[in-house]
Amino acid sequence: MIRLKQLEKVFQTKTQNVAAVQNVELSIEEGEIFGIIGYSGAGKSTLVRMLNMLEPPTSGSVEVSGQDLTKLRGQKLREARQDIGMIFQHFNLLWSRTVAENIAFPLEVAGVDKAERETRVHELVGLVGLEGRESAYPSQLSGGQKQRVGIARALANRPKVLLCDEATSALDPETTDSILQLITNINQELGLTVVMITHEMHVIRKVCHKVAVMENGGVVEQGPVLDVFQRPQQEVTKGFVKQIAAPDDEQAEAEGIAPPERGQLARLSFVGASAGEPVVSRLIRTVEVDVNILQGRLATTVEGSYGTMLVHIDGTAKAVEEAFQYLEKAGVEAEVVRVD
Ligand SMILES: Nc1ncnc2c1ncn2[C@@H]1O[C@H](COP(=O)(O)OP(=O)(O)OP(=O)(O)O)[C@@H](O)[C@H]1O
Repeated sequence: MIRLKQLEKVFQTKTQNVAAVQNVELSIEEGEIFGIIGYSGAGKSTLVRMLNMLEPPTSGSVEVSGQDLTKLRGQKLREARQDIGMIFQHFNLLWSRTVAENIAFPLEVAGVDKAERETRVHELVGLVGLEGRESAYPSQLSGGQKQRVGIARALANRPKVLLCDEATSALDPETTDSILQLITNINQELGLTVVMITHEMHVIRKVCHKVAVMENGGVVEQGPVLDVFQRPQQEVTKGFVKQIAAPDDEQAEAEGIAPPERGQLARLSFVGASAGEPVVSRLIRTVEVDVNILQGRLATTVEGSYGTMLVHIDGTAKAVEEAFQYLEKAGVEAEVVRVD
């Protein structure tokens, strides 16, 4: 659906050249919610703005539905852009226009006649749950309602792709959840491909199927959300993952725990199906060990759950060995933790 090849953006300022995006290779499949996460200055906004040519790339290509947008000009580019809707952190609404008039705006630009515009606006108002607020002005709306207008406006011309640039960063946690839920519903109902730029890991966790991590203008890691969460490779990714499930400091986790007289301390990592199963209770019924849970965290993503648990597996050396074998067969990663 979207293919980025060797994508680069260099900004030339008076004093220096800033490589905001460097050598990005990315594939986003149709119907996917794809998250791009990174700290401030990583290049996320520049990258997403190149997906609809709001920012022309310095080099590389941006293919959307088989068309290289970097090769299009004038009318052809405007038409291709109609397939790509966008929403923004600060909504970018027209303050002198009502909700209905804001939503109608892209339809006017596209030359849709009045009767058709009214029907479409009515549909969109229903889709984003703003019935009864059609005549309100943006200043009379809450942040969540403003973003609903932004979403309806972005969807007016029935795009195939929705770009979300920090779309929930200005909202409180509850409103964030309701907007994320709306985006998920739209993705499922309309089969829309969604690209979400964020610096918040819980946004990725709650809605995204895949994630790419950006640092210094490049994509340093990417893959299915569960894989990246469970086995982060880069330090920056580990930092993001810790925001939601892992302990602040792996060592601190085991601090204050005395070395067991018998058995082993183990860190169990659950992912996908194993996270939803009573593996530990089955283990103690199957193998001659006791399992004492010392710490545990579990997080849920759209693709399943994952988490870690620090346990003391108590038993004879042979039984503990069997317990590790049992866990491996059950699809749970078990790693011995040493405390001195
Ligand atoms: N128009 C511009 N001119 C010069 N430098 C720019 C311009 N736009 C962005 N940059 C620089 O490019 C780099 C990436 O910026 P970008 O806004 O894409 O990052 P970001 O990850 O979206 O961060 P933030 O969330 O803070 O916007 C930064 O160093 C920024 O200063």
